Amino acid sequence: MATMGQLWANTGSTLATLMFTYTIFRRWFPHVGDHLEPFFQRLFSRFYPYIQIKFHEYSGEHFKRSEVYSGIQSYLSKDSSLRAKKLKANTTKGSKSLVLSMDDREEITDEFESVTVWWQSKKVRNTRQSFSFYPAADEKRYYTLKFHRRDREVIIERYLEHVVKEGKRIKMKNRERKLYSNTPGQNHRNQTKWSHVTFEHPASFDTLAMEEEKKEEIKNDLVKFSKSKDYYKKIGKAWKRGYLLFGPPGTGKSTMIAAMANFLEYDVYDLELTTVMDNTQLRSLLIETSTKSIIVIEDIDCSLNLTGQRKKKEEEDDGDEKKMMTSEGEKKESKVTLSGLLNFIDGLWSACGGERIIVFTTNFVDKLDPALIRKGRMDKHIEMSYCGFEAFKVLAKNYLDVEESEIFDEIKRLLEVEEIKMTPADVGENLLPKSEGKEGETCLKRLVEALKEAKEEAKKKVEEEEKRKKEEEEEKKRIKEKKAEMKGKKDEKKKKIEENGEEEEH
Ligand SMILES: Nc1ncnc2c1ncn2[C@@H]1O[C@H](COP(=O)(O)OP(=O)(O)OP(=O)(O)O)[C@@H](O)[C@H]1O
Ligand SMILES: [Mg+2]
Repeated sequence: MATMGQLWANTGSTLATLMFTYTIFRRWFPHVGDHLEPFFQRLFSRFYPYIQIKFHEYSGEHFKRSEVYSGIQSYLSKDSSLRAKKLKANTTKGSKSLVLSMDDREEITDEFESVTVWWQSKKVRNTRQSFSFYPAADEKRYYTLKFHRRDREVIIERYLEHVVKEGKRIKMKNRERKLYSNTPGQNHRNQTKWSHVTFEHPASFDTLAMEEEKKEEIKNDLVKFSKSKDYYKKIGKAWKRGYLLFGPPGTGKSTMIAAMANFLEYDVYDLELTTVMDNTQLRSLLIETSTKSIIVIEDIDCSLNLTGQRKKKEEEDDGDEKKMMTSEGEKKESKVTLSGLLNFIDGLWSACGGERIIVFTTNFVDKLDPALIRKGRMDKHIEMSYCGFEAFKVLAKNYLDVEESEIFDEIKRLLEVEEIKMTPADVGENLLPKSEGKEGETCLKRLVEALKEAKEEAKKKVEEEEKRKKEEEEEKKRIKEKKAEMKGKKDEKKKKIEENGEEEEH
């Protein structure tokens, strides 16, 4: 493919002659020159039919790096690393890997819809003397894009959009993902703020112990959501999706969230509602969240009085749960309300762009207010349950690298026929080799023992429960009898008093 340099070589001499003639002509016939300018322009463009667009690194007043420039840089990085001869390697803030870009004055070609374009990276020295905090401020960098004028339409209407979009996608993919959590601030109002660390949870759908079918369903749902920007726009809905994960402790709700974030390459915002003072603070926190993120509210039932009327009584009992810790260690009541949260999910939420997933987790789904979890708010309800045989097989493969064993039959029987309930967390704990080089069989046998013990314990619990219920019923019966006895005595006394009264009257 011809480079821009080669094309120049071909047309260079013709252009030089043209320019020379034009300059001489203008000098000798300045008046005629004005009239002939358009003609020369046309002639010039006949020999040089290329259009050039410049994209500066810094544009505007605030020394803000142009997003288009960095988008182009990311876009070109994938081709540059393969095609350019001179490359620059940078570590960009927030990027998980080295960013390779073409060096100054390098040129690469790109093709789009059978159209060829030429990209060049250039820099010019800043001649103006000015004070700057930036070490490289005396240099201005820019990209130039050249293309044939007959391709103007394709480039302006589609190619540039494609470059920016693709560049953003590559940048997103390369970026270091973050786990944000809200902590009480140090200012007088104790406004809670997001702080972040790098998100490096190793969980994935492959390591998640769950039935394959269920996993596939969730994965499909997530993929469909992430690709539905246009669809959500078409139906006039905010591009967000709510997930409710419920199940006993240790069944993998938090692990599932990490797997979802890794799968979609989203950031995670772990929202601790008890440190949020009121609905206004909640709103500003949520508005600050970025696109392509999962906002998590764990144990929603404990976080707030979100369970509506039905929780009135418990609320009085465990009011402490809703108290928030301020930076001075003093306890204050969090005023975030169910309606505040619902309003945000429904209304304001829609105003702050798209591609956000909100996840609630709870151990007690029955306790939640139906308004909170109705479809449209929490679109998908996922039950995380005790370990089944299929889930066990995933854990055995992860923890022990064992895919088949005679002991599997026994474990299958215990889990499926005997219906022993053990969480994946406990199964994992039993499968974990306790010392270096311990064989898988030993760990599997330990699990069998643990399952049998769990069965005994469950049996004991049932018996104890039955005993407790029986005692409770007997106690109730005793109280009832006693009440009846007392009432009988009272009635008798009353009767006697009445009889005595009557006698006195006579
Ligand atoms: N389904 C699962 N697949 C793989 N590992 C699991 C699964 N469930 C639990 N685990 C393991 O058990 C540990 C605890 O799980 P996790 O924190 O996800 O449970 P949880 O349901 O969020 O519990 P809680 O209700 O107490 O928050 C994890 O570190 C993980 O290793
Ligand atoms: Mg959890």
